[in-house]
Amino acid sequence: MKEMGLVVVGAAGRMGQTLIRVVHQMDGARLAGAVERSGSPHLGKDAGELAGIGILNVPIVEDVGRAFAGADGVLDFTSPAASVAFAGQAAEAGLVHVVGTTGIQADQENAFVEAARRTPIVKSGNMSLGVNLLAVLVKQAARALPAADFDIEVVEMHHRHKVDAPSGTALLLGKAAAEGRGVDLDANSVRSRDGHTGARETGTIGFATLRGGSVVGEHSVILAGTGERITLSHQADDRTIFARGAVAAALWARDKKAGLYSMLDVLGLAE
Ligand SMILES: NC(=O)C1=CN([C@@H]2O[C@H](COP(=O)(O)OP(=O)(O)OC[C@H]3O[C@@H](n4cnc5c(N)ncnc54)[C@H](OP(=O)(O)O)[C@@H]3O)[C@@H](O)[C@H]2O)C=CC1
Ligand SMILES: O=C(O)C1=N[C@H](C(=O)O)C[C@H](O)C1
Repeated sequence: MKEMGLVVVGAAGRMGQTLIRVVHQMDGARLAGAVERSGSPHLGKDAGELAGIGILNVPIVEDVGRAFAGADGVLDFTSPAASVAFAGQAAEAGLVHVVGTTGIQADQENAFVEAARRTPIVKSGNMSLGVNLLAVLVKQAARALPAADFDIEVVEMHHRHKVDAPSGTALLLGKAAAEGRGVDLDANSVRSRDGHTGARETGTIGFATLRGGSVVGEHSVILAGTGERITLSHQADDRTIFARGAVAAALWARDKKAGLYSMLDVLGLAE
């Protein structure tokens, strides 16, 4: 099959540059375009040169229409507002849209549902194999351990530049725990604690957020009972794991019908 032409949007970002390197390395994919926002100091630069792999003759442009023309898919790790706009543009152009952006609010989700009527979208707060396997294990553990006896807390740490909290992964893991228990996460989560909070409410799923340094991403789900505690953890050492997952998702989605898919679908881990 012909190589899949992929456009990296947010090309100058931490994930954007990692994606450019990974697309260039992986079989079955080629870099078809690179987009940055209007006013970016990186416009006009060569995407490969910016990502440290030498000239690829792919300039970073702000004209989305020009970048999407002739491409097959879009890799999008940008911001919530940008991803909402890219969803409409990718659907219009009939491109597979892989969305890794986190911090997307409930009232923005419908844009992806609508766009997914027209094109395949793979959207996940974490594109790595390890975290998606962890989510399956968390769901199993939460299903097996009674909520009356085991308290669930999700702890995450990321680099000092991260702008959203809790992380998309923490929410994904919290959702897996809630599904295991058969409850709604939003109705049962405690997103922060401060001051005289009172004793822990049975059945809630708590979140704790740490930020600092260059940490790529660390997540633990703690199931704390009386006299024993289970901790399920994942540590990301390198952003390449997310980028490889995103490219694999695009290749997987290429021949799928329009719809909103997750990495669990891509990895064959969905129940
Ligand atoms: N799902 C997953 O596996 C992973 C998800 N993420 C998520 O990906 C997102 C990006 O993370 P990261 O790379 O660290 O962040 P960065 O801030 O380094 O990169 C984001 C890039 O997107 C650019 N951008 C913003 N708006 C637009 C726009 N309208 N058009 C084109 N480009 C735009 C930014 O430009 P500028 O700086 O000029 O605003 C920046 O270059 C975050 O939401 C993060 O949580 C990260 C890693 C893994
Ligand atoms: O912003 C990041 O860096 C990351 N964001 C994602 C998240 O919010 O979970 C995935 C990964 O942990 C890195």
